[in-house]
Amino acid sequence: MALRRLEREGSGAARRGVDAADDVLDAGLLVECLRKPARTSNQKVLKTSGRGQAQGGTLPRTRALFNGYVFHMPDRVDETLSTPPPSPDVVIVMGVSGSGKSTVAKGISALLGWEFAEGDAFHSEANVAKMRRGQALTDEDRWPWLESIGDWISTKEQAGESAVVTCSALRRVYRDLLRRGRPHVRFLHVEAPSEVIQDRMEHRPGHYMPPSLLPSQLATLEPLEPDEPGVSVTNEGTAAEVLDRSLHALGLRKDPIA
Ligand SMILES: Nc1ncnc2c1ncn2[C@@H]1O[C@H](COP(=O)(O)OP(=O)(O)O)[C@@H](O)[C@H]1O
Ligand SMILES: O=C(O)[C@H](O)[C@@H](O)[C@H](O)[C@H](O)COP(=O)(O)O
Repeated sequence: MALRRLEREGSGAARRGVDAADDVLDAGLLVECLRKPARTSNQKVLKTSGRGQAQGGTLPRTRALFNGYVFHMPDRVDETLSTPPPSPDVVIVMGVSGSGKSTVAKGISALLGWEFAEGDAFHSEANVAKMRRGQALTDEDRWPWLESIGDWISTKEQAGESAVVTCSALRRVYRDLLRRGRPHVRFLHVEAPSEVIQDRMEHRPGHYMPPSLLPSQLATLEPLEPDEPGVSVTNEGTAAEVLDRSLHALGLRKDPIA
């Protein structure tokens, strides 16, 4: 649906028929945001590259335009945030493969200037080869991967830098490992109906993860429990809408939804 909307708007991404997270994000944000004039300018932001590593740069209008846009959408957020965000703030964007983690995380990084890491990049070659073959990972496959992501988070916490990282973090024990000794970590669970995820995985170009692994991902998923720090959002609507919803759920965007 996002692409149909982009086609109407004549987006370059849609014209090329590209459905990569970057393109949906960039085009979706800009198309949506261009409908409302910017209120501010010259805000320093970071631009994410293809594999998601943050690169310094000034994109004065992206953040300003986003900030200036008022969305009209139902509020589907589980509002559990009662205290100000921690500082530094480390958000792990979790959820099954194809749920939209990377798209949301890159948006958070671009808008807030936080460093972004793609959890997939921490997998061993053996893990990637296994998933590519259509075999689900086991706990044993995942422990070293989770430790690597945890190490990356520790460097951010120790430097006092806020950051956002994707990691499916499907089970409670995985999340407990990620949080242990890392007091600034909290989770953003991105959820979507399985048929929506299936469709997006089938049309996502250039990714090793086969849609056939979605059922095992869903079977392994243990949603956030009440005593875990985090919020859940629904990945419905455009990438820009989901990003806006996520920022609100995390308490990172204070201005009201009109
Ligand atoms: N809100 C959205 N609308 C349309 N397509 C989306 C949306 N969010 C993500 N996508 C697309 O769905 C696919 C999966 O999203 P991605 O962010 O890669 O998920 P994950 O990181 O959880 O595997 C990608 O092709 C992405 O461009
Ligand atoms: O624990 C796992 O089984 C994997 O980490 C898996 O959850 C992850 O989702 C894949 O690496 C695919 O990557 P995407 O989540 O980016 O599709």
